[in-house]
Amino acid sequence: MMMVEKLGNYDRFERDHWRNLFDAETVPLDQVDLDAIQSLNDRISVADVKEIYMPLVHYLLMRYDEFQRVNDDRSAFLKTPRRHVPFLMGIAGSVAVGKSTSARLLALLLHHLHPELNVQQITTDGFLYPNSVLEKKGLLDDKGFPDSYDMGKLIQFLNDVKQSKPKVTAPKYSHQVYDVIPDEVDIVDQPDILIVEGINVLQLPSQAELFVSDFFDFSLYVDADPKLIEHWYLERFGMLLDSAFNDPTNYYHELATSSREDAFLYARQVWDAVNLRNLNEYILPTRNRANVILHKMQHHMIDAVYLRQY
Ligand SMILES: Nc1ncnc2c1ncn2[C@@H]1O[C@H](COP(=O)(O)OP(=O)(O)OP(=O)(O)O)[C@@H](O)[C@H]1O
Ligand SMILES: CC(C)(CO)[C@@H](O)C(=O)NCCC(=O)O
Repeated sequence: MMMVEKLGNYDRFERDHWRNLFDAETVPLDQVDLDAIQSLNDRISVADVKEIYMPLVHYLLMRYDEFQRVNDDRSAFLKTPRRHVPFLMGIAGSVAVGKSTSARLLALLLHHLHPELNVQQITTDGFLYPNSVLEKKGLLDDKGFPDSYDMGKLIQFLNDVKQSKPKVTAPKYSHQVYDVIPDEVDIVDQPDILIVEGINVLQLPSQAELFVSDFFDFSLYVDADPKLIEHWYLERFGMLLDSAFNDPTNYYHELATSSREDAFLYARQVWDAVNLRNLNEYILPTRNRANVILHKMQHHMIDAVYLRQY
């Protein structure tokens, strides 16, 4: 047991240390459950689930219990009936670093451990302005940058969820269409825990009175070397390209039918000009606001977990 390295206000725990913080023998999941989680994405290793995510979920549940106690104390002090207040967890990090995969895995594990809890998940992608609006604002090449999101709408959504309003709707984004889908919504209905995943969940827009991050009770940043993230971005681009080949309505259809070399040249340019720039200018600067940082290496293997000291 040792603290290997300190980075600013974080303690860094090597994987071997972190995995021993929670006794895997007491994990109420059998191999079948783990296989079900694994089949979500054939590259998520069972070892990662046991050694990284199980201790993480238990740490998260400790924070959740603490949150319930604070709310109990508050209503006892005010002599008012106890309200149902959803616990919000934010997951931040670069485009293509694996935020939605982590969110899905955490939601599943929480469901397995506590089936009585209503755990839901959402991405902030749907709060991007539609392409038509981005075009008018001259922001088509800045998709994902702070100004490309309707932050007012996102804050209203988070506020409604936090107030435990029933059936709160969120707009939906499609990577295939490369735009917000006008007639489809996601519904968040009085969750006990809501996992909100997006590149902007820890950002502080300059003129806002309320920040998106004000709504989060717990936050996670998924971190990796930008060169690795670029590789994952290009891998995912390859998959999008394959699925676009026979679908003329797909944004990538034209690219899919041109030469693969040209398509990847284009994707590399988009990575450099848009997503890497966004990472360096707007996403990475929010990393040190997260409660926990997961650090990934090749093949999405997590080698270290950072915990904010205060
Ligand atoms: N733990 C993991 N093991 C293996 N592959 C993973 C893992 N996490 C993510 N990936 C892969 O990396 C790519 C990016 O992951 P994902 O779509 O979850 O990223 P994201 O951060 O949510 O991206 P975006 O912000 O663009 O929506 C996907 O191709 C996904 O399959
Ligand atoms: C939708 C976002 C902004 C975030 O998930 C991202 O996946 C994206 O589309 N970025 C714009 C540049 C690109 O096409 O990758």
